[in-house]
Amino acid sequence: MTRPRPARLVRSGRAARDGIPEATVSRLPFYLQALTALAERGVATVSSEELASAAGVGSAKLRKDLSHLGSYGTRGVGYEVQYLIYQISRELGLTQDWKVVIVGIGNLGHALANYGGFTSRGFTVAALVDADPRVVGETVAGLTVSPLESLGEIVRTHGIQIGVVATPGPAAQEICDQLVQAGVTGVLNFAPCVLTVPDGVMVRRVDLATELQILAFHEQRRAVGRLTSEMPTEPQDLSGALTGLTDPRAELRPPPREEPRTKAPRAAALSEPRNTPRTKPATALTESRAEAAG
Ligand SMILES: NC(=O)c1ccc[n+]([C@@H]2O[C@H](COP(=O)([O-])OP(=O)(O)OC[C@H]3O[C@@H](n4cnc5c(N)ncnc54)[C@H](O)[C@@H]3O)[C@@H](O)[C@H]2O)c1
Repeated sequence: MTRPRPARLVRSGRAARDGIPEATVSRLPFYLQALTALAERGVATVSSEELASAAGVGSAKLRKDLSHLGSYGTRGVGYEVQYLIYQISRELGLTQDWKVVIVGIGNLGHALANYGGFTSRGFTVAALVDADPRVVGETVAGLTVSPLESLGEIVRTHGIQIGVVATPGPAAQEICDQLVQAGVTGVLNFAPCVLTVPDGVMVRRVDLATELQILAFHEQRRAVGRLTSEMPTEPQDLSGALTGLTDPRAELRPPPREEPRTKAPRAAALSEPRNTPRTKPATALTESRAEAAG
């Protein structure tokens, strides 16, 4: 029997209606996580400074974010932990249970299906789907993996709102289309590709490699900062201090252009340093920019 569909995932929450900035929405889960940890320790009230520090943001930003929820705390007391948990949960739509289907039950799909943290945060993994007949029928986290052909029916039968794409990249768009056609309004994409969806459907992409690249960027800037702050203040010839092996950026400079060569002897070509560095990061960066633009 087909169950009535619950509320749509996107553009129906109070956040969208009340015009809460996306950046604020993206920080709410961190506040919620910090508040939940405080509640588990029996903490009843928390100051904006404490909460901001636990969530890893500045206290002014936290106060501004929470003001969008109509939550201002009490002077000298702070915020009531349980009430703020309720307010943020309501804002994020977590006071209702969201049903999730994971498509692609390989390494990642197994890990996601077995992760207990979804349920405790209001997300129920209702179904697992894979195209490989060797995987179909397997029991993972108490669920039997269903064949791809039944994806639409599964979404409709369980009233699933969120689809998690954990297939290889080339299959991801087709899976996404099927999910949307069946009525899914939120897609969490782990595949290394950009997905196109119609209006009213939201895609979030998770890419650990991109996160690592951003960390690398900041790490590199810190290293350059350390280097420059360690420089002597006396005027002297600094040429070369930021170049060569001492400069972390040196690793990332394009290799010197090679003069056009006439046929090089094979032995000499083999002894040259390999000209490999830039290709991969450049591709990944382009990809993440395309995502940001989209
Ligand atoms: N975003 C991240 O940080 C991150 C991290 C790890 C992996 N990944 C990506 O997640 C995806 C899965 O990685 P993995 O290591 O689990 O791969 P995997 O090969 O172990 O699993 C992929 C699964 O998808 C299934 N599949 C293939 N085509 C399908 C289709 N059309 N419909 C349904 N199922 C299909 C396969 O049968 C297999 O079970 C890859 O795209 C990978 O690049 C992303």
